[in-house]
Amino acid sequence: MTTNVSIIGLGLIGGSLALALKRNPEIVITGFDRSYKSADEAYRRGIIDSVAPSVKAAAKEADYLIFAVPVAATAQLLHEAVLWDMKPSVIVTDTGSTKQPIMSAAKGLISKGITFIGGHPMAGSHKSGISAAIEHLFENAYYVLTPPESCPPDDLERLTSLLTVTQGKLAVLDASEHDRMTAVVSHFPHIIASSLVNLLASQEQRQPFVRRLAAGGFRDLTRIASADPVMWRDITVQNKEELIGQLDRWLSEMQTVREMLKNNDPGSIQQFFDEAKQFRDHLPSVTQNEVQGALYMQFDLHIDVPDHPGVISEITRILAEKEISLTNIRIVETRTDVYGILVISFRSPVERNQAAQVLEQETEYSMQIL
Ligand SMILES: NC(=O)C1=CN([C@@H]2O[C@H](COP(=O)(O)OP(=O)(O)OC[C@H]3O[C@@H](n4cnc5c(N)ncnc54)[C@H](O)[C@@H]3O)[C@@H](O)[C@H]2O)C=CC1
Ligand SMILES: O=C(O)C(=O)Cc1ccc(O)cc1
Repeated sequence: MTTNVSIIGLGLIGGSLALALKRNPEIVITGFDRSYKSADEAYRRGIIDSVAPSVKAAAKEADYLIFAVPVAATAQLLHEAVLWDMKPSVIVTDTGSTKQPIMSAAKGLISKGITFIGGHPMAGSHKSGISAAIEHLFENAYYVLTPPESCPPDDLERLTSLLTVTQGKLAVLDASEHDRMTAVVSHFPHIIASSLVNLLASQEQRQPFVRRLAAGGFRDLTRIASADPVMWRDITVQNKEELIGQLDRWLSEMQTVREMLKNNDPGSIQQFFDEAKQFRDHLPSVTQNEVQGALYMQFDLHIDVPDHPGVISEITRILAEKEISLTNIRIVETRTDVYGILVISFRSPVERNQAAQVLEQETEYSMQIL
């Protein structure tokens, strides 16, 4: 027996979901993207089984219809879907980073008797597009579902069971609770990351050298500012009330920091850093076999390398030959003429472990997974 899954939007998330769902041999995936190039690449790479000629055609045959497009487009398509011809038993879901506006946009569809269950796989990257899609993206990450009150329990069970192959940790949440929490851990940090980068850009006009000093901590803190601006524009617009609340709390926190600096009391400055460190150090950690509650996931491999320029190209060449993609590469410590520590980040523990294995076979360097 085959199950038809149609995915609208074949980018990072739609493509990764298709790859994960194909672990189930009974699933046949139809894809549609408004960019023919993306749909064609998804088909040629075997990520989807066929390309639908239109969004309506994709919806018509679907047992499960998944929207993996930016959240404003999802809301628009959900409004239009009221007029589409679909199987009465279809389950419609999405992958959007906001949930309340999406649940509101689905009201028309729900009142027509079609099941809609909001979804948000809380794993991703600052990269976008089908070329960044990977099968393991959702493993061990929370995958939030926001069913409406009227949702038949059997349908929630059916969707949960479909998504089990992603190996995500499925969790049911209320849509407004979801939006409040993601504002804190994801959407607001994105605004801060982008403002830090904009601050650097304006400083650069006065001190052109400053960009060269933007290493380590600045890069770690601002990686997400490289994500797609259209996707983040839509998320910000849809979650603006929560974001304004967060911004008010942040401004008041910054005011406290300002007072602290003016008072010039080393004790309270240390306490400020100490409280943050204690809390940060006790956040659920990412370990080799288990990821608990990690929203921004990165899996690092630390390699002791001699401090000469050819090393990075040697390592990236070996990984490229094995088609293992990395998300970040940096030297965290260099002591001239001794060893530096090269930190390479991967999107999943599986890729990180594969990388460690090939590099152990093909180089003499010692490495650790921390
Ligand atoms: N990027 C991330 O890390 C995560 C993103 N999400 C959510 O998943 C959704 C998709 O995000 P990504 O895959 O990262 O974006 P993406 O930019 O990689 O892919 C989106 C795809 O949708 C297509 N598209 C846009 N409008 C369309 C329309 N009206 N009809 C058909 N196709 C259309 C684009 O051509 C593109 O191929 C967004 O709602 C985002 O909020 C959720 C979790 C993580
Ligand atoms: O780690 C990153 O780059 C992310 O920011 C991932 C991400 C982006 C959007 C989401 O809704 C959930 C996760």
